[in-house]
Amino acid sequence: MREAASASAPGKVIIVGEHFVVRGSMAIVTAIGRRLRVTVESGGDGIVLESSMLGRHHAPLPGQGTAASVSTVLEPYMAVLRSLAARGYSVVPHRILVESKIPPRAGLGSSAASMVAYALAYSAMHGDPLSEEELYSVAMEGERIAHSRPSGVDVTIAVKGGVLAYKRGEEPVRLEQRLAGVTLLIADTGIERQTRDVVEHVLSVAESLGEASNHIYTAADVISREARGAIERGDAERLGLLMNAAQGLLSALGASSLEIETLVYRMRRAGALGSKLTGAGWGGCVIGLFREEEAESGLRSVTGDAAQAFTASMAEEGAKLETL
Ligand SMILES: Nc1ncnc2c1ncn2[C@@H]1O[C@H](COP(=O)(O)OP(=O)(O)OP(=O)(O)O)[C@@H](O)[C@H]1O
Ligand SMILES: C[C@@](O)(CCO)CC(=O)[O-]
Ligand SMILES: [Mg+2]
Repeated sequence: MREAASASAPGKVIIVGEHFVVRGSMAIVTAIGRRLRVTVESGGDGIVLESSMLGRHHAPLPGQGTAASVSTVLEPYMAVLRSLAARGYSVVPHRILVESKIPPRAGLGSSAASMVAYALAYSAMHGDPLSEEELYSVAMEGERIAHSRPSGVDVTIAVKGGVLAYKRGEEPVRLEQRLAGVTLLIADTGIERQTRDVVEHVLSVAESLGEASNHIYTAADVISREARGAIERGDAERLGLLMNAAQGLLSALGASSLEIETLVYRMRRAGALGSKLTGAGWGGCVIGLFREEEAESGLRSVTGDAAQAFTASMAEEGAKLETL
């Protein structure tokens, strides 16, 4: 076993399909050029997590202390560790060092990226890095703690990277990204929320709507299928129109908020081809698809309302081992 190992995974933006993907509709998702890196070092007392964004957390090794002594931040990591132990990886005292460029609780997949990077680094420290399929299964154990009924889209994109058409329970399809002369703008409302809370709310609204929600989910699936075609044809105008329609459906199911709608309309007024929330909603991030020549005005349009705003590259590579 090595003293330490390091791995990273990308954040993500769901272009269309969030929430609907939980109940089997298609989602279109891209990895973005913001990464989270985990370095695992053997030794020490129990498990110590040190995160530049979430602080320092300690827990005894699984089975050595009381369950009550595990913080909510460490819980997903313990679930991943139990899954690794079940696959024959020995559980040893270790430190988990997390450096991240992905704002947490913001819809950019920080939970999935951290679970994937941790599982890959820990397995590599034992000299036997997980395969893509194993990495997905192990990281999902942590995602099940962070989300409620996770569809798997966040973990899949963190593992595989690129731009994917994703449907629960099916092999994801890697898309050729032919959009040219456009930029993805991301604006963070600065309002943190737990994905699991929003997922449960949206599912309850859908249930309350009854038959109407069936049509909403069907429309969402059609939008995702058409968005896939638009990306593969490089039709940015069509993609923007579909993003706007998707935002309306998400709002109908209770995923939006005043802060989100403010950023959505600021972007549209600044020339966005399309704008919508990304991830769970209720806060978190809003994305806008801009022609490159209008991206600057887009950035300016949200400065007063966003906690932070930045452009992001698409089709970033997936999880990978890093040199120490
Ligand atoms: N920067 C980080 N450092 C350490 N652990 C992290 C970090 N970001 C996420 N995690 C792990 O993932 C868990 C869930 O993170 P977070 O609350 O951001 O997920 P989320 O609600 O699914 O939001 P998101 O849409 O960003 O995935 C955290 O409790 C922690 O265990
Ligand atoms: C809201 C959701 O669709 C995406 C969260 O990034 C939840 C999930 O698919 O697990
Ligand atoms: Mg998450």
